[in-house]
Amino acid sequence: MDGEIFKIAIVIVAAGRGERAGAPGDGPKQYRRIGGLPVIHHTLQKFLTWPKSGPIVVVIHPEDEALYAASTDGLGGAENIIVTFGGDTRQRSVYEGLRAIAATEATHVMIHDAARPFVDHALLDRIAEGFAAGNDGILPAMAVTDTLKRGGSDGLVHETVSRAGLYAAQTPQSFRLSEIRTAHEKAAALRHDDFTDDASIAEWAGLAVTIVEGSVDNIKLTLKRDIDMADEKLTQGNPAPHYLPDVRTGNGYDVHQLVSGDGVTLCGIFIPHDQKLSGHSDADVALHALTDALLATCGAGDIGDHFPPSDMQWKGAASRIFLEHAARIVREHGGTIMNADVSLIAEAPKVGPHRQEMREKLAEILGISLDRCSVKATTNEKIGFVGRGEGIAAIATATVVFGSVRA
Ligand SMILES: Nc1ccn([C@@H]2O[C@H](COP(=O)(O)OP(=O)(O)OP(=O)(O)O)[C@@H](O)[C@H]2O)c(=O)n1
Ligand SMILES: C[C@](O)(CO)[C@H](O)COP(=O)(O)O
Repeated sequence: MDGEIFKIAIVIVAAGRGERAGAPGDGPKQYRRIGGLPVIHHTLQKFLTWPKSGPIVVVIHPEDEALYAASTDGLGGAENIIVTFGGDTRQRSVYEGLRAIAATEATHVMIHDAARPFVDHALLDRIAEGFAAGNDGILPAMAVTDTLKRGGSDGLVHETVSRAGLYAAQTPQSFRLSEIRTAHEKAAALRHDDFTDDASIAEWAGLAVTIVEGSVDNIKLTLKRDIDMADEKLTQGNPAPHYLPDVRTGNGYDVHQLVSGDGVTLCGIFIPHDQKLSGHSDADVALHALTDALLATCGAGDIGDHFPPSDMQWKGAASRIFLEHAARIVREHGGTIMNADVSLIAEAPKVGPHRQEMREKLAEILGISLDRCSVKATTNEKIGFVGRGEGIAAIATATVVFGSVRA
């Protein structure tokens, strides 16, 4: 590279959905907390503190803006990061990241997975040395150490594959910017969109890619157990935690009047009855109370603030819309819904036969497991307006974990 002054841009792709790690229920893995901080916070910190980092672009999903903002809270230098939106594959997200750095003076680029928070400066230095030595394409990788087998759909081992010359690819995969951008543009133009990493696009485009030794710690958090292990690794040997779990509880209450009709909707389940609940929407008191409980966990107001009764578009609306909205707000604030509990207070109809179906409906709407959803019912012992059959009331409690807070 003969004295060339090079400037290394960083593209961090963080627009994936993390399905293999349990999303949507647990949220995208790059925003899950390890050692008390979001995965992406750790990843960004590594690059923000690396002296040779040039402009940094983070590629996020359009739905994750609030999650991203919360994750960079307190991260020095984060205000200089360029944020752009990704696509529905990693390849498209990288392409968007490369477009976003086009306007900078970068000569080279490191493309890194947000989901690899254990990247270290020694590895970044090895890559920078590779650039200085004149290599335009560099892949950090680890030689495969396990014996490899090819299995068949019959569940049997068919053969042992030689591991000689085989490597497990890591990131940041690093290139001369103009070359990898041209390769990505060519692949996009030809709709060749099934590359799982950038080195394979470079190979396909005929670029030379040199292997440098990766780092054994630089694993990609792919499955839920990877995230649990990463958290363990960061908190181990630290029995007096620096962080306390940020567990928040919200409650909600609602009541609707019973008038003559043909049935009531409770927890999203229609129960035939000689009365109906009167209200602007479908008057599902249970989902309304639970919506308020969820909103309360992140100080996001109440159902009336988000869905004013004066707004005609909510007339007759299915109340699951309100609950889905509240769950989305909670997740945008970085919350994970741990538990939803509803108590219905009604003289009639009988709720017991429908409780299981109601729990299943809550689990489905909230995207959490059934054992985290509870529905209970009681009469009001014929006392008061509920006891006289004039209305149905619901009380709900939601528990949400927002990671942890500094002790
Ligand atoms: N459309 C996509 C897909 C992935 N990524 C990012 O690419 C990295 C590696 O991808 P992977 O581990 O496959 O992440 P996900 O696609 O989120 O995971 P899954 O396939 O389990 O849904 C992650 O940092 C991820 O956020 C991205 O920016 N845009
Ligand atoms: C880019 C990568 O992390 C290198 O190992 C990997 O190719 C991502 O691919 P995945 O199949 O989505 O895990």
